[in-house]
Amino acid sequence: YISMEHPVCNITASVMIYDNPEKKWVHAGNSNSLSRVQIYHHTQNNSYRVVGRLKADQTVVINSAILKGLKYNQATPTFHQWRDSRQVYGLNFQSEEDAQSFASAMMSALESL
Ligand SMILES: CC[C@@H]1C=C[C@H]2CCN(C(=O)[C@@H]3CC[C@H]4C=C[C@]5(CCCN5C(=O)[C@H](Cc5ccccc5Cl)NC(C)=O)C(=O)N43)[C@@H]2C(=O)N1CC(=O)O
Repeated sequence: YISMEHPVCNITASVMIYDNPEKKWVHAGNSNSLSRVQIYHHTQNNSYRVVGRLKADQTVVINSAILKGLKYNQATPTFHQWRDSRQVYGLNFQSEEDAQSFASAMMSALESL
């Protein structure tokens, strides 16, 4: 099987979702544990998405298309966030280097859309 999607980055982070009614951040997958967060590039249709899986059990906790014009907000050196049509996502990185590495992959994905 030739997968059409290839990871363009692979970072550890805690994935958060903003609970709008409660006005607070909650851990995606209701698990305060770390995830492997990847940006996948679908080469055939030049699309990208963010996929995150809990390291503990591979549960998918984020699967969000990166659409042209997405505003990626680097709220702090280790907490970045963005919106899609349904949710607001936050990534709590373990270091500024990890955050920057993810951000540059995100920015180049956005530039190529
Ligand atoms: C994991 C805990 C977390 C860690 C870090 C800090 C960093 C700041 N921060 C926040 O939640 C900030 C404070 C104000 C609040 C108000 C609203 C929020 C929440 C929903 C989105 N949002 C926007 O401001 C969005 C951003 C955006 C701009 C541009 C493009 C996309 C987006 Cl998403 N603005 C629009 C216009 O959408 C928000 O991020 N907020 C986090 C935070 O305090 N904590 C600690 C805790 O919560 O205990």
